[in-house]
Amino acid sequence: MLNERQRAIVKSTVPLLEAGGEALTTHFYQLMLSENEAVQPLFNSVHQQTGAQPRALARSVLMYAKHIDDLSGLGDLPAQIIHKHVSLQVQPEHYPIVGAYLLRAIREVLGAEIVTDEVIDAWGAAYGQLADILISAEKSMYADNAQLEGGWAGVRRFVVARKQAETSEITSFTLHPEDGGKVVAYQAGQFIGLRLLVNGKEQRRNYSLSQAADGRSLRISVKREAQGVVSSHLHTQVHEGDVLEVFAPAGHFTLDDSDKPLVLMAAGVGITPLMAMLEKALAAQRPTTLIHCTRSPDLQAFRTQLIELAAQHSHLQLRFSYEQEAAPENTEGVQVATGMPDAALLQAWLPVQRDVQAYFLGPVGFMRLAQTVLRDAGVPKAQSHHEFFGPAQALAA
Ligand SMILES: NC(=O)C1=CN([C@@H]2O[C@H](COP(=O)(O)OP(=O)(O)OC[C@H]3O[C@@H](n4cnc5c(N)ncnc54)[C@H](O)[C@@H]3O)[C@@H](O)[C@H]2O)C=CC1
Repeated sequence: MLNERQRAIVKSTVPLLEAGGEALTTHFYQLMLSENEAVQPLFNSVHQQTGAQPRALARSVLMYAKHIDDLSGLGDLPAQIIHKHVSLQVQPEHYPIVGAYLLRAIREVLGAEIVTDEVIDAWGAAYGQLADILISAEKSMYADNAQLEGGWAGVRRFVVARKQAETSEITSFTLHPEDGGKVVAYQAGQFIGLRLLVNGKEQRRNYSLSQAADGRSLRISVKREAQGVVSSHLHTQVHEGDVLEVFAPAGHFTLDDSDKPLVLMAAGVGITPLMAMLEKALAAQRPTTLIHCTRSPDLQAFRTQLIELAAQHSHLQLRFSYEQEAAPENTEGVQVATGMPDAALLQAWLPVQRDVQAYFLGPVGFMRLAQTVLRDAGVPKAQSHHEFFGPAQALAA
């Protein structure tokens, strides 16, 4: 446990973290990923290059220091981290490695004058406390995943039963367990982890499940990213009949079980987990408005399927926006707009009723817009949900 003096020291480093946290975490990742092979597969190199991962960690470290007296102030952050860790199969032995590099980076970046032995000792204790919390929560999630019907621990082998191009950029992979057993009834909105060998190097990634649980299969829908090592590998090297190694579903961006009207707002490939939520909601006869903003109709994944679903379910309202192209003829029952979505458009597309549960996902600019629109429309904060595919970012300015 941290003592009072150690907590005070950690808090006293808040201004330093505010000013130099990103330099610190950038150095931390550079050191750790160049020297330690054991943790390399857990991190996506693109997120290092873009700085997204160091930024996310800097934000987390700063939040932790600020709330060291009362960790409830961290809100959702620990849950986000724990679910991400579980989907990538982070283990207790990874924590001392990360801890040692973090302390080394603190010393090297902030300098020996500021970072006395007492400061290192306080941060060491703070890190130890956090590690204990995460390790114990992750341990119980691993145990739960193993106990659930159709659940599993560690890696389970799945055969690619179907590989289907949704658009020129997004391909779906439907996976069946090689052992022929059941597949856990995961929650709509959750993701799985994949462990792959790409050019002889292990990589781990999570991908949202793009269909509701059916007890037999999993489906992911992957956008091929220009720099994406794993997404390119999946698109070009993985074929029907191949086997993928899968970690059990995790994630807490999940559909609530209320009967409140639902608003699903997606941009681009952000539609993937919302497809699972949509299927679940339709099965429960829940009134649903689904907004999908893409660059053009031919780059819109699940367009045909969505239109078919709307034809079958009168309580589903569809609104599509296309950034680049004039909208195609209004399909029956679907409202369509052209251009970059703005607040006025999204506002007009929300249902009149504001006591809704809203889930939004897309590129960060879209998420900022969606969050603002929902807030200004009076949707309670606790009923407005989002997540990030990669490292979390701040949405509020
Ligand atoms: N929650 C997350 O973490 C997500 C992250 N992404 C990231 O975004 C990247 C691009 O994803 P794509 O599917 O290719 O999306 P995209 O670049 O094709 O954009 C899709 C649509 O989002 C809307 N949009 C984009 N920026 C906007 C802004 N500033 N304001 C309002 N609307 C905006 C536009 O309608 C656009 O057509 C992905 O490669 C991924 O890295 C995408 C989806 C979810």
